[in-house]
Amino acid sequence: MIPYTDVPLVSCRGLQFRWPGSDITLTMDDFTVAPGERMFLCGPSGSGKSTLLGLLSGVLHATRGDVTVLGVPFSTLSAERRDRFRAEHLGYVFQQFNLLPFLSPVENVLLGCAWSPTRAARAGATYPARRDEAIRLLDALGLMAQLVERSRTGNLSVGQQQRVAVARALIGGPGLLIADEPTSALDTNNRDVFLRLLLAECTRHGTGVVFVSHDMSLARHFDRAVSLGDCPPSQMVA
Ligand SMILES: Nc1ncnc2c1ncn2[C@@H]1O[C@H](COP(=O)(O)OP(=O)(O)OP(=O)(O)O)[C@@H](O)[C@H]1O
Repeated sequence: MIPYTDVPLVSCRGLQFRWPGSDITLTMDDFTVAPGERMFLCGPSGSGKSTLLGLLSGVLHATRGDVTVLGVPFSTLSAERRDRFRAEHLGYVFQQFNLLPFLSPVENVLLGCAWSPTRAARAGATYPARRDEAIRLLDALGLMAQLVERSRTGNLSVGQQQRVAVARALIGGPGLLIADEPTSALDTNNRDVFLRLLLAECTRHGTGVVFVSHDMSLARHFDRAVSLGDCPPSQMVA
């Protein structure tokens, strides 16, 4: 198991990516996320935030340079090992959640450790223990207890589904949580409360965070803010 405190979570040098057929190149000369760091990533629409998250999670491949996560350069992994590495070490909250609507919230959360023996073991030694951990996480993230086990996730509100998506990404304490605009559907008060809960759970697990949002008011919750494109630097200090 990789000790999450010993190596940078992410390190990219001379990274370039160009979508096929595009004449725009995303360039990151030096991009590092320290162990346990919480990074806020912003930038105007089209500046490449989602593309960068795709590179950090190994779904997209650099045109030049390499992405190293927890000391492992993605270029050294076969597609199968990259998938396994992602399941073991990364939690991802998608803009559209990608939950299974016909499963309960608890069943959705347990999917987060279904393909990772390490994360499953960290979540609990037995299935009932992992189920209890899924329930604890959902409760810690503010989902009402009566919704957790018997409701269909597809029937929950957008805000409730966000909590399920974050709990699924966090179960088993991955080294890095990558979140793509996960609070965009919440109002300002709920955003702050939810973010505090999310970050408290990350602290509990020693999980670092790369969090994308257009909402600059959220930057103050993070250790560091990084801009792709033209966010004013004065707004970038967390
Ligand atoms: N699948 C794709 N094929 C070709 N070009 C793409 C693809 N996805 C994104 N792009 C291009 O890459 C650039 C960056 O897009 P990306 O979605 O990463 O930006 P973003 O900062 O996440 O935008 P938003 O804030 O609107 O979600 C844009 O010019 C976009 O048109």
